[in-house]
Amino acid sequence: MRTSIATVCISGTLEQKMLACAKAGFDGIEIFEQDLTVSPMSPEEVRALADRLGLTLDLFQPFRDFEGVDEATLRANLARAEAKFRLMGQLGIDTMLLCSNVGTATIDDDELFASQIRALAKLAAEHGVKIAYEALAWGKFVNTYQHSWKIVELVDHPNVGLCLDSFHILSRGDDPAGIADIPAEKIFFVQLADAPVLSMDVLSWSRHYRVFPGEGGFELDAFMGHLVRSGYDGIVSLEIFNDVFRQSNVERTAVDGMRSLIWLQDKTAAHLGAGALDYPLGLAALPGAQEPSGFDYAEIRTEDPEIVAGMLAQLGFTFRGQHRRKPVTLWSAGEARIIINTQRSRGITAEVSGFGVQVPEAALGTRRATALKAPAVPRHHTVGEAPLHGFTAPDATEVFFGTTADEPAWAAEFGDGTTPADTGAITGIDHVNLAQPWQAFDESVLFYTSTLNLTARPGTEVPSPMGLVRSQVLRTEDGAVRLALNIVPHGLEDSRASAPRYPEHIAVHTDDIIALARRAVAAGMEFLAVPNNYYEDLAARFGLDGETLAQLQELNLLYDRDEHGEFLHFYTETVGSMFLEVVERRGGYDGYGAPNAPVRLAAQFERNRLMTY
Ligand SMILES: O=C(O)c1ccc(O)c(O)c1
Ligand SMILES: [Mg+2]
Repeated sequence: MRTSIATVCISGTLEQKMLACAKAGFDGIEIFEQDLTVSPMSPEEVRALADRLGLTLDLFQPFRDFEGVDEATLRANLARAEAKFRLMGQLGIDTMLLCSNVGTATIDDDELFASQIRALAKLAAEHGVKIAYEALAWGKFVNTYQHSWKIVELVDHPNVGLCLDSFHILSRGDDPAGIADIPAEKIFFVQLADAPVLSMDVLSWSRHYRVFPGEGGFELDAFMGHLVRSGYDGIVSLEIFNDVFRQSNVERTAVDGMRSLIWLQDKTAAHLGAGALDYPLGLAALPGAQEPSGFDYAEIRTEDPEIVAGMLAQLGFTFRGQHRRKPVTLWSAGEARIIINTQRSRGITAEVSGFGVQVPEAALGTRRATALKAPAVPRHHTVGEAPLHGFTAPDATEVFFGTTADEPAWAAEFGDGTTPADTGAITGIDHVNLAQPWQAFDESVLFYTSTLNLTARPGTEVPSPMGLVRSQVLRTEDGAVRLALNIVPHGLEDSRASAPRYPEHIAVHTDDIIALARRAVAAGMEFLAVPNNYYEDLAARFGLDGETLAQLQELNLLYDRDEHGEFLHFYTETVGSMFLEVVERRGGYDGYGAPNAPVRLAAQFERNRLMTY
């Protein structure tokens, strides 16, 4: 599949954008006119640079407010178009995007729209230009792809076809199934955008909140499926208007975009099933997706291993010993394995530095991640040691694939290699919670879902003293692997040594949190203190009996309940930027105690003074 991206998606000058798109691996770009207008490069220089970079210039856009106008306006519009056709000749671009009229149209008449666009087509043909007509979702008279297709049929000119933009179609809730029936040769261009599901006016939604495929709530694999079935074999481009992307690192955003198209091709192939790769579009499939069966381990990096070790011991973890060769130790409890790593830890009090997931074939997991442009983590292993397969996520977390097993092979490299009797309290790792800088949140959602084959659940927002914390869970269907991403509010994202990193945590589950909490307290552990007001509210909301309530309060336990079951949990104190959570899920409770998150964030804020304005 030939890939392209509109220059409007990313930050920087036109030259920086072109360099970044080429480096990320796009075949071509759409020139957004504004980017050219403000550029010191002449059209010929842009063309030469594109040639040098191996980029095709696929589309010139947008040309606005053309059809449905009176005679005098039409003449002016044709003159305006001709100037752009000449410019396109200098650039060497053969396709222009025509947006349906949103402003100047005064006459609602399909025949008139068609005859005026036919006049444009004749002029375009003289300049060797093709027109791709796009229905903007807020077009004055033409605002659905079905309507724009009707106009294109009426125009009936070889130089006029459609531009299909997933945002305009899906934002309105239109059924994209009809795309499969449009003759492929009349689809001149395809633009893709995803978006979070929001209820707001469609123009503001489009101009500010578009995201790359896989980062929002649209079913783009189904959309692509219809396109594939039409027989389309042209360019598939990204057109994302997003306030954050336009102020983020240009190269990184370009890679994020490229990853989204790699991922979407694979998703579409899976959606279509057998024969998907034989269609003319030429979808590229990735090395096989594997459902992780559980966490292999979680890793804490620290220059002060004693503090972390103390916490683990208080929670009932067993010390399994030091690695034969590396300054790392292994602690385990049930299926939960935590590695304390002191390598490269200078200046790091404690942080969640990585985790592993188990898949049937670890090497295949890495191959897929590499194809998704995840940078590999170099890890030496010597004879007799298990090979390690890993990559670094955009947030610098190191992620490794292990092979599905009760006890991973690498665990034998610690201590005397034996598996001690289990204390029985903790059963496994429940979830890992990672903080994401505000400008990298969408990128991380796509990165982790695509590389680990997780599903993104709808996001939530949690109020905290530092701001509204956006949160999203990525997980396997069965919940064996759950990753929670929390956005780091503005002002906290920088990692200056003097500023604490925003806290991240590892949550483990148990079948008896009351007993575990009592033992931990007896062992000297202090939990994050929960205010009295919380328990008053709990009593009011759930009608808990006095004894249960007193027990929760005594142990600083948090509580939630829904139609499926109950959830009890507590948090340790924060060390550096890391803390631990213990959870007990009763019945079919499948959430994370979201109503309690503001209590936790406020308590940590009180305790740690994360930020002072
Ligand atoms: O928001 C706009 O005006 C606009 C312009 C060009 C496009 O291709 C589009 O989808 C939207
Ligand atoms: Mg568009």
